[in-house]
Amino acid sequence: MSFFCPCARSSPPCTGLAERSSRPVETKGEMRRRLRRRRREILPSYRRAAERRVAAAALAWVRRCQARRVACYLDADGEIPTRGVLQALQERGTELYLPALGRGGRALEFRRHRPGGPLRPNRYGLPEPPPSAARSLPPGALGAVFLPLVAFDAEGRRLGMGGGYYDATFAFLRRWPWRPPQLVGLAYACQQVAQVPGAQWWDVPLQGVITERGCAILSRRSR
Ligand SMILES: Nc1nc2c(c(=O)[nH]1)N(C=O)[C@@H](CNc1ccc(C(=O)N[C@@H](CCC(=O)O)C(=O)O)cc1)CN2
Ligand SMILES: Nc1ncnc2c1ncn2[C@@H]1O[C@H](COP(=O)(O)OP(=O)(O)OP(=O)(O)O)[C@@H](O)[C@H]1O
Repeated sequence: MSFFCPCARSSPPCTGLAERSSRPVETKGEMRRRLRRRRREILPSYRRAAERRVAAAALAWVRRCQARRVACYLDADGEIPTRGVLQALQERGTELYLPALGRGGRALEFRRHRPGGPLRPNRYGLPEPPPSAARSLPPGALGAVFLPLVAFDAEGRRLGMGGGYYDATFAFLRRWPWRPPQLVGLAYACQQVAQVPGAQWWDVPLQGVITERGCAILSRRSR
């Protein structure tokens, strides 16, 4: 796979490497817009190669932490494709769960997913298993969760789409960081930034981020 810039038209050109802090200070909103655009501009051939690499690394992660119940997400908006991850885990016999917006509040529900199982669009138009069709599991019963993200940094900080869903769902890990599940972001290498701006008390750090280049961050807990 080429290690040249995966972004077709990004300006300034994307090096695919973590940015240095020389970039002017951005707000969360500005960084979100810029990196969502960059994500969408990645070429299809690069996406396919990245999908295969990320699937292999995600499978290796799940084997290492021996998680039997794993949550992932269905990619949208230029996110790194997750079909390969879901297929690899399915073949291993892992119980798979997908996030769904709960009825009240921000906490996500994790509903059992099987290939070809029913999906309905949520309020953002993202497909999720309907409540009637799938068993859901409390977040603490999962062994590992693969999360979508817009940007990440080497400290394991994550910038998401801005709903605060994952931070609210895994708020208990701020108090008990050694408890399951392990939180692992999936992203393109070019989504790494020098620093995610605007750290907040509710942020829950990631143990790792898997990119097409390997593990970009790895906390002591997950080694
Ligand atoms: N694929 C995927 N699934 C996911 C997430 C995600 O980031 N990616 N989420 C991660 O938490 C949750 C959904 N969170 C989301 C938060 C904001 C928007 C969004 O598109 N907001 C619009 C404007 C809002 C609106 O239409 O009302 C936008 O930013 O333009 C989408 C999903 C659960 N499922
Ligand atoms: N544990 C929490 N308790 C209360 N509010 C929270 C909590 N976590 C997040 N929020 C709220 O969610 C909002 C969005 O948070 P943030 O900008 O960090 O989202 P995000 O992590 O980018 O989004 P997502 O996880 O959905 O991808 C914040 O303004 C905050 O009010």
